[in-house]
Amino acid sequence: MTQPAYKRVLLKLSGEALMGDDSYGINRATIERMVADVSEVVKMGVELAIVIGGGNIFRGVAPGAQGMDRATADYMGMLATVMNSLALADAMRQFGMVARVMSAISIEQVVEPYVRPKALQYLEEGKVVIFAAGTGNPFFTTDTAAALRGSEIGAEVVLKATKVDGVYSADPNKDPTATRYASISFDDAISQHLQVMDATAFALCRDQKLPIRVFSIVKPGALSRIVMGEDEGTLVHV
Ligand SMILES: Nc1ncnc2c1ncn2[C@@H]1O[C@H](COP(=O)(O)OP(=O)(O)O)[C@@H](O)[C@H]1O
Ligand SMILES: O=c1ccn([C@@H]2O[C@H](COP(=O)(O)OP(=O)(O)O)[C@@H](O)[C@H]2O)c(=O)[nH]1
Repeated sequence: MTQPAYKRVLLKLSGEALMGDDSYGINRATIERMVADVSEVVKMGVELAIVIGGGNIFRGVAPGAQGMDRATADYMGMLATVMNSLALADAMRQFGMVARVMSAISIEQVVEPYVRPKALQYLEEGKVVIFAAGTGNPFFTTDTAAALRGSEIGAEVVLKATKVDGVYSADPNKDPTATRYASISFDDAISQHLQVMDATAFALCRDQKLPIRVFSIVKPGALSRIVMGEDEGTLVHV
């Protein structure tokens, strides 16, 4: 049997994609499909950590947060990621997987705090680690949390599962003539202001030489194919 291309990966799941076709919240069928995809990868023996977004529940820069103090709105966004993390961990439990949620902000009655050595231990034990509450700081995003935690745990790649199937020359939802890159350098992605990920996340991954692969969350089997080393989505590299 062919071996997976990676030993340890950091998967960033879009909060917004968890909505499926609903207008907000968590769509049951969508989360179950995600868990099934994730379980395939875990069965291959790949150590998997997950950062999940919160845009399906609350986004600090959304119209609903207008007029609010930005930092307060961002803390609400971080709490939204905690809810998504708990939902994901529970869906994994129902699927027979073992997951641990670790939060960047302390709410110890709800989830355990993020402690790096403990996270590494869980990964070595084959448990899925879900990092909740982003970076724990306002003015950041869960993409940056993925870059940060990915660097901290020594992941070989950050896999960004999102609504689009890769990085395009312009936002494909706004510009139908946009074309998809098979690969692009961090410097080009940053200088062209490609909005698929924020510049902070790109810059951190660039400095740490941590590649990112952007791929579609709705495409069946995409995650497994990537982990097996196949070409899927867009590779952002140094
Ligand atoms: N150059 C681009 N290539 C691909 N997607 C882009 C680009 N520019 C903007 N986007 C938009 O970025 C979105 C993904 O970013 P974001 O909404 O932050 O995702 P997530 O919720 O997965 O973190 C896509 O749905 C797409 O509309
Ligand atoms: O380190 C972080 C991560 C997230 N957030 C807040 O949490 C929201 C939800 O995260 P994000 O927008 O990254 O989620 P996604 O796009 O994946 O749904 C953001 O809008 C921010 O308001 C934050 O303040 N700091």
